[in-house]
Amino acid sequence: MSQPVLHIVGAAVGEGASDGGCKWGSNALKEHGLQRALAATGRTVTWGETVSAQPMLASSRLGAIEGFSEHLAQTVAQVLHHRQQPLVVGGDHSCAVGTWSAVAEHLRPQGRVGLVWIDAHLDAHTPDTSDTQAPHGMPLAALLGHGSVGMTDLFGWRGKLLPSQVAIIGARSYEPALLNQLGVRVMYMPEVLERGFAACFAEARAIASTGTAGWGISFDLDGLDPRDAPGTGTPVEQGIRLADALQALDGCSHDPQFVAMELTEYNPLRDFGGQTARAATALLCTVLAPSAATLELAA
Ligand SMILES: NC(=[NH2+])NCCC[C@H](N)C(=O)O
Repeated sequence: MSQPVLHIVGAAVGEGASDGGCKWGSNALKEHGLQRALAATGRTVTWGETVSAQPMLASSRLGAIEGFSEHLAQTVAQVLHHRQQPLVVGGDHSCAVGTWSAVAEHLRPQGRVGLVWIDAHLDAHTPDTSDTQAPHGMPLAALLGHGSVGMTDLFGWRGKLLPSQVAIIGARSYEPALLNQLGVRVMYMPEVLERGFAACFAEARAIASTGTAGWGISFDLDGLDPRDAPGTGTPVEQGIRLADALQALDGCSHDPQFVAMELTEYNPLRDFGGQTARAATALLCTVLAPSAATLELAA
């Protein structure tokens, strides 16, 4: 069966982070040729709206992210409504609230969405626990139902993700309190180094796809080692190697239950020579390339 049209939504948001450079990430990846590279794999790819955060229309940073989340969620909901597969390209990681709230709302009549969250950070702060008050440190908490109402209650309900259907890989800079309390499976970097990324990803995928109506990946580029991806908003040493990620993620979207993909925290202002843009493009092509069967049919 052929795969759906892949529809890219740019998430031009950097206001969620202390360094706002990720606001320019989606446009930089567009200029770098992301759509062309994805189309070259054989997918039909369209690039629709780029949703921008509007700090001038908000009275606070959190307010700007709440307004942005609402706008992004409506945009992603439309993509799903048209039976296309959304690829959200950030943007700082606060965009996850809009992306996965829309996916959860869309799947709600059939069941839940499960999520593999690849990241150096846990992004599970609430305004009550965050030292930085940076909303990009809060999206996972919000999706699990904790935090500011403007982030937790999109579409009028909260708890877009269930703790037992989320797994995090690559964490190495963290605040474990909330996720420990909720029982979310976190594979910290020492475990990834010991077992290998492929084994960790297989476990995470099983967590996200078992008993759910669909699953997806939220890939924060800072989950990668800065030697492979230096151009990110908040880099942390000793991460996942790009080659390991490429190998393990190959072809995940062939699974009919794979519903959406998100790539975040690309900061072109720190990406001298485009190394990180190439890494991001390779990752997305690897995950989203059509199945061998589709290629054969097209030949
Ligand atoms: N998605 C990210 N890069 N998050 C970084 C969060 C950094 C830090 N834990 C904070 O809350 O401010």
